Amino acid sequence: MADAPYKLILLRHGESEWNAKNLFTGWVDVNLTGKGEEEAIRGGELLREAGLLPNVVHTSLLKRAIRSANLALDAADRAWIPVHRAWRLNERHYGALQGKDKAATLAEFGEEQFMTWRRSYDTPPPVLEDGAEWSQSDDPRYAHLPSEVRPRTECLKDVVIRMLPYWYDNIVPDLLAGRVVLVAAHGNSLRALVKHLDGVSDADIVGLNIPTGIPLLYELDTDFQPVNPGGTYLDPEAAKSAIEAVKNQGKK
Ligand SMILES: O=C(O)[C@@H](CO)OP(=O)(O)O
Repeated sequence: MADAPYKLILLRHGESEWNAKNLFTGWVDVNLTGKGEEEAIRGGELLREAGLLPNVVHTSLLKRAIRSANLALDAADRAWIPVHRAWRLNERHYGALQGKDKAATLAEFGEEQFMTWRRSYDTPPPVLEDGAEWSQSDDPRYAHLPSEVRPRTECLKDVVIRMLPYWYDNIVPDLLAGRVVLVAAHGNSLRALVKHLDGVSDADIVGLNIPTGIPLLYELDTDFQPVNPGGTYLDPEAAKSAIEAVKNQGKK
């Protein structure tokens, strides 16, 4: 196997209250469910069992990722490591779909439009106007962001564009310093990172889904190319069925 000096672990937060209710979430700051807390703890136990002990953690500004990181690190006895939080790791802003029921949206707009909004690479949902219900326009955690940088909707391409500066400026330096890095984030911000790491095409990323709470290990060579393309889920069996469940959301 090629030399792989860098270890990067991706962890999507555990099930959130709005995952359980089947609502589009995006930047709405919903909490974990009890099941989600258990998933995060299990994620930490998987890290410990695999001897993968992070030296630093990067999360978003959303509590479902922050709390998942804390629970997982507690379970791995690594609650003490440095943490960095960044809006650039936030979930994709879901625009005017935030707060809407996925099944009702599918029924109202049909499969093609629904999947275009959910998974197309470059078509964002309609804009969520400032001040609307579920808008983050008055949220103090984004007060430092100039208006033109603050998303009101995003497609995955927009997420790649806003996430990559954080990858190069903040995560890569930690890897270069020899740290095992945990990134605790979201379904779509992690899809953006996986797209970059694996060089997934715009067409193929449509079919890629990331399950909640199961650590995904990337071993990277000196050019930051994965020697295990696609990464390695620490619980591959659980990942398989959980990926199907994410894929089929809305269809019930
Ligand atoms: O609602 C959301 O923000 C995301 C993640 O839960 O959903 P989806 O998988 O439909 O992009």
